[in-house]
Amino acid sequence: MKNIIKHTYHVSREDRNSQNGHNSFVIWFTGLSGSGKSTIANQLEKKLFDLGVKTYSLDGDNIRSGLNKGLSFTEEDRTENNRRIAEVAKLFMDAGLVTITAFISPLAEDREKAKEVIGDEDFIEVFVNTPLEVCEERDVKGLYKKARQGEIKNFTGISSPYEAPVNPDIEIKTENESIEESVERIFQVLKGKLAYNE
Ligand SMILES: Nc1ncnc2c1ncn2[C@@H]1O[C@H](COP(=O)(O)OS(=O)(=O)O)[C@@H](OP(=O)(O)O)[C@H]1O
Ligand SMILES: Nc1ncnc2c1ncn2[C@@H]1O[C@H](COP(=O)(O)OP(=O)(O)O)[C@@H](O)[C@H]1O
Repeated sequence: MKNIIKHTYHVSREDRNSQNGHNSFVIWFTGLSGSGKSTIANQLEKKLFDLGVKTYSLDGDNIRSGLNKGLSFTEEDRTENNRRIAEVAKLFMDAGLVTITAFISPLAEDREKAKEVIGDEDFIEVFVNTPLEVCEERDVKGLYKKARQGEIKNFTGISSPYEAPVNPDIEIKTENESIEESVERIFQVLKGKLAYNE
């Protein structure tokens, strides 16, 4: 970019990973509203934290009510929402943290771009593949009912698309496995990536 010159810092991501004793990367959850993203992401973070891993979670609470306040649920705004999340996740990863994001991120192209920003090697895509009927039956926040009644427009799965990942790193079927089982399965994939070798 014109007239923007990068500063070279003395402390690198490598240095931080070495000091923390583990690698940093991004775990990107995707799935319908009510699929279980936040529930599983939360439990996963707790497990990692208890093991002494430096973590940080990005979710609707700290992003859509802060940094991305004002963005709606049109495709354009979702794209911008996901773009900023990817950039912020990259910063946290550079800060040495295992970064967990839990957003619907419904568009394949937006997830692809997030992967490009973060880097192929450091992007673990977790597809929480809970069928729409189950999410709607759960209706944790009462939003599906409102969407069906036309009170919420552009609602994912009802009046706005969800493009399922074709080749996710991990796929979770919450009707068939418990939260603990899902967390354990994700952890087994992460374990190898966490180990920092001098
Ligand atoms: N129109 C519409 N469509 C989908 N979801 C809606 C909508 N309006 C509000 N909500 C609530 O916002 C949460 C999804 O926000 P995200 O930032 O994850 O969405 S996106 O990635 O930009 O598509 C989502 O939270 P989760 O249920 O945790 O997924 C909903 O509670
Ligand atoms: N196996 C499971 N894994 C994750 N969530 C589950 C499971 N079984 C039932 N649930 C419930 O489904 C709901 C998922 O809600 P939430 O985690 O907020 O989803 P999202 O973040 O995708 O919108 C929670 O009420 C959770 O207790």
